[in-house]
Amino acid sequence: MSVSVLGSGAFGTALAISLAGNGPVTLWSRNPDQASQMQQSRENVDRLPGVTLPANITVTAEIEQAVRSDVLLLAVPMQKLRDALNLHAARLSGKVLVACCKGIELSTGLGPVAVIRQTVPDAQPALLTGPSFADDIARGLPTALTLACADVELGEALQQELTTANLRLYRTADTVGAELGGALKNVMAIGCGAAIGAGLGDSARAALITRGFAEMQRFAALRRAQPDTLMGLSGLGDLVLTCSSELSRNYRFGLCLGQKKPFDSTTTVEGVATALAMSEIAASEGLDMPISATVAKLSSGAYSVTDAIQALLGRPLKEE
Ligand SMILES: NC(=O)C1=CN([C@@H]2O[C@H](COP(=O)(O)OP(=O)(O)OC[C@H]3O[C@@H](n4cnc5c(N)ncnc54)[C@H](O)[C@@H]3O)[C@@H](O)[C@H]2O)C=CC1
Ligand SMILES: O=C(CO)COP(=O)(O)O
Repeated sequence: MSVSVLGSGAFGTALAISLAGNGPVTLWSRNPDQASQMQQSRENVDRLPGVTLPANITVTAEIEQAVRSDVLLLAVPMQKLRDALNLHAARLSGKVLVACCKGIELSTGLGPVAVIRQTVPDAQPALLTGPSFADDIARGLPTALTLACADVELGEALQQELTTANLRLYRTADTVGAELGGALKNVMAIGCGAAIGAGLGDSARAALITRGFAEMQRFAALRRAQPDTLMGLSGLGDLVLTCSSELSRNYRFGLCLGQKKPFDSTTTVEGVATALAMSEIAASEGLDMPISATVAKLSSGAYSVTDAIQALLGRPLKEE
């Protein structure tokens, strides 16, 4: 199977670099200037400075060239996925589309696989998710990810095709559980960053990770995900990574909130929209999601860190 990556940000570039170890890869950028600059300099100076693109990556802004591949990896932010798919829907018809984004669409409450199904109904959707920083993948460090595909046969083929020397792929048919794990952990990472930034300590962070995970499981049950999926790489694995590393943009965004420092608004922070989406859905379904609701208010500026602490600690006591 030939492979293209659509989206030449940090993650798309890192995946292309790793996959280039298996064979030629096409990396598509929506920006012609960026594409020709990357094609010539063999570097993504904005997102992965200092990492050289292997010779068998072709960077292009021509969508026709990119969609010639059998498998297309979609490495764009969650809130941009629908626009990107709608724009190229006719060309993507019948293709294997592997979403690599983590989030819940704010306007619909849907995850990436459902957005693919709506926008390109005859595509074959799958999802690649799990604990992985673009920088680690691009530098060839070992990483384990989850490949989720409802079609078991296609999932097995994709697992073989997208496993590389440094990317070990595990497989699941539970796309709902896999996409919720990746989406919701970002919300908890913002909360953990804010707690550490505000000087609340590691014990507070451990409480947020644990009670945050309980919220993730509750939300996943509402969406009929398999409970085991949340225990795997795409859930617990990514939660632990993102809540504990300053390489995470969601965590760093939280740190800045906690420290009352400004944050670069051009940085992709998926947890902000997802916190809002998640807490709106939870409120309408009567689901108790206090950390997500608090992170949504903190991220939008409606809460200070002091408000957030009061909101969480002031709730009635309950059974664990
Ligand atoms: N950076 C990382 O370490 C990881 C990122 N991810 C996920 O990958 C997704 C993308 O993140 P990054 O690559 O890190 O973000 P990024 O901000 O580095 O890159 C996003 C890319 O998407 C492109 N883009 C935005 N809107 C577009 C549109 N409408 N059509 C086509 N392209 C569009 C941008 O031009 C940019 O090249 C996110 O959902 C993120 O959660 C997942 C695992 C690791
Ligand atoms: O998803 C990631 C790690 O698995 C990347 O996290 P950030 O988007 O917070 O940088």
